Amino acid sequence: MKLTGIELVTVALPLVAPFRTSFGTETEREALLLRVVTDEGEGWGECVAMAEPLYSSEYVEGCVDVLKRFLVPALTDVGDLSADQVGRVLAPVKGHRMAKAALEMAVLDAELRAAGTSFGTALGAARETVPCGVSVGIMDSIGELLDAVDRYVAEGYVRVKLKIEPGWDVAPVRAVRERYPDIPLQVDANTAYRRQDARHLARLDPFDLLLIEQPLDEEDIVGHAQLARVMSTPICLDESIVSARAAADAIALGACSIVNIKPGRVGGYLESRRIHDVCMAHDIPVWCGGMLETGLGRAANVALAALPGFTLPGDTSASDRYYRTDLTEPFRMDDGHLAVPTGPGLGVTPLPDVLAEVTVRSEWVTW
Ligand SMILES: CSCC[C@@H](NC(=O)CCC(=O)O)C(=O)O
Ligand SMILES: [Mg+2]
Repeated sequence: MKLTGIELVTVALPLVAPFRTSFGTETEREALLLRVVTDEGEGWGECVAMAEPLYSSEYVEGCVDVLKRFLVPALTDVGDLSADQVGRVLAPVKGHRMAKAALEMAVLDAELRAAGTSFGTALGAARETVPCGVSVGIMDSIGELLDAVDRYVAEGYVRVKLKIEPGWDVAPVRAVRERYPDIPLQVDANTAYRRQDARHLARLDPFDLLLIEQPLDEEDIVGHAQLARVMSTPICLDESIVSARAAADAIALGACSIVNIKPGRVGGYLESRRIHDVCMAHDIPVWCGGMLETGLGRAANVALAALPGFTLPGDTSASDRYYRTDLTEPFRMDDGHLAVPTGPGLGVTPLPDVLAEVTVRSEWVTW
């Protein structure tokens, strides 16, 4: 394929409700979309970086800059491009995995649309639907939390994930577990704790959690291995797992027994599949994380979540978990599951009217 043009489109979608984590509160999702034009057709990519560098070091405007100045020029030097070359061509640029992932996703989408192949088929999906977990933010009161969990359970979500932070952990988890003694339940700290909190975190063990996600700093692999020896709740890593090599190392060091795979965090869907393969080889279950994606990223995540090693429900929620109006045809849950798109490429495209409404700025990258 030959790249003939790339459009960087920054969009802003209001959230249906504020989403609070240990690192801040989101009320709208600013996201960067990539539309690549090739001699064989178009493709879409979604960059999952937040507006501010609080989940990781990347942020929307930084991604725009690194794409314009370094990543797109590197790619346009390649005459006949295929998606499986993108990672290697972009490797000389250090880091910037979310920006790279978006570019690879757009090239992969264009390639697969031209071939009439779906993301699910290309990645190796083994299922036609995937179970839906839901991520529940930190709330102002336990009553408010229970009302939210009641709504999500009534909607059919099969797994509940609670955001926690120091001062909001044992009590909310106890309240939800008492209300729902049997529901699959897990927590996510987004690195909010320190090694000296180990004994406090072990107070979560009686609640039969599926896992505790990223309790410590993303660079504290040894700390997670030490915590795993103190807690009976399985440790799951998110922010720490930036590549298949990082996954293999964390597993070898005993730092995690479950992995949250997020394609943007690891540099793309092809690296995600490599992490899936590494984890399967070590009998480590994986699940698909979320970054409040629009329907574009959600489509690709649902396809990824259908691979055989994704044995735990992911943060693959319905569109209306976050958006009153999604950028694409909305993903609607059916009996707690989402259908894996079957159309060519992502199987979805932005709805022109919605795209026009939510576009904050767009620019063509020329070369
Ligand atoms: C704004 S929080 C984004 C990162 C967070 N993501 C979620 O909690 C799930 C978000 C979603 O449902 O897309 C995580 O650390 O796992
Ligand atoms: Mg997480």
